[in-house]
Amino acid sequence: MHAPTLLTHSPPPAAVVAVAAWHCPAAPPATIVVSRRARIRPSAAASTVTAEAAQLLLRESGLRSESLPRHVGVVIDGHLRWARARGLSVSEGHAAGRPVLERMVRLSRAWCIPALTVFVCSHENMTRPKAEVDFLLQLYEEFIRDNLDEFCREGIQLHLIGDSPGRPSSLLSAASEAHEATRSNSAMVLMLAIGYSGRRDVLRACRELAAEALIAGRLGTSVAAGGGLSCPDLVIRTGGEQRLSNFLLWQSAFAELVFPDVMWPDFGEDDYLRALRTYQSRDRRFGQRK
Ligand SMILES: CC(C)=CCC/C(C)=C/CC/C(C)=C/COP(=O)(O)OP(=O)(O)O
Repeated sequence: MHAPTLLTHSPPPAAVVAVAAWHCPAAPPATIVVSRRARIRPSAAASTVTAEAAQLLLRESGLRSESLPRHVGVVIDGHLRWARARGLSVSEGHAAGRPVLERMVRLSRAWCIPALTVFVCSHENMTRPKAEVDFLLQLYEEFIRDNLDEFCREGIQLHLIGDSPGRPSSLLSAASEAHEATRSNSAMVLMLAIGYSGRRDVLRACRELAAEALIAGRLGTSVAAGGGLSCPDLVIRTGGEQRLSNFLLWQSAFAELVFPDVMWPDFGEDDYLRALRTYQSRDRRFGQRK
């Protein structure tokens, strides 16, 4: 995997737009398109996404910074159907999903969305054929290791949630090392739910605490992020199904749900933007009268 680098926006020269992008040192890309209208060129200097840069990108994307979701959850569904439709293997389907997630992380960071929780694999998914499970877990172990430098540079704090037995120790160590290395980062939280079950999360929290009022503070997303992570405002599920499938049950109680009709490997910037615009068009009432 290529090492990450940061790119600087130009023009306008006054606005420093820094976005993360993969960069092969041997053959640096001439231009990276993060925003269709923003021309991004590589810079040797490492920098982070500035508030000014984010404002510019958001304006160009027609998003309002003051009402962006503070936490996005995403169920990355549809790899298998995507692969079948192309005569590809299951592994090829999963592999095609990884760069899509990397792009979503970068876009979220560039747009200053403070938290992204990704349902990579459920507790139930762990009973799928061993070769498939092994491949997927290895893929996301590499995702963590390969992206660690970028997470550090971009101020992204990484967490792993889930408690399925059978997750390999190499994945757990990669996640724990990445967590240690990024724990003081504060620009964005990236939470990977691997071997995660919403019900097991609630049960564990209940076991740990008898008092219901304290449950929210004991759930995986909250515990892993030191209690500071809000519930997701927006949950996106690709792949055509319209359900949560045991993802963040408690935390999604008032989340806006969006179901783009695409398989995860086809999920692009436009789909993410559409989901965010849909979110911004929703009337959130939290059970209150208008
Ligand atoms: C080999 C392996 C571990 C595969 C993981 C599959 C995968 C990439 C899932 C990502 C999205 C996800 C957790 C969907 C859960 O729905 P669901 O489709 O499991 O639930 P449903 O049956 O309710 O739709």
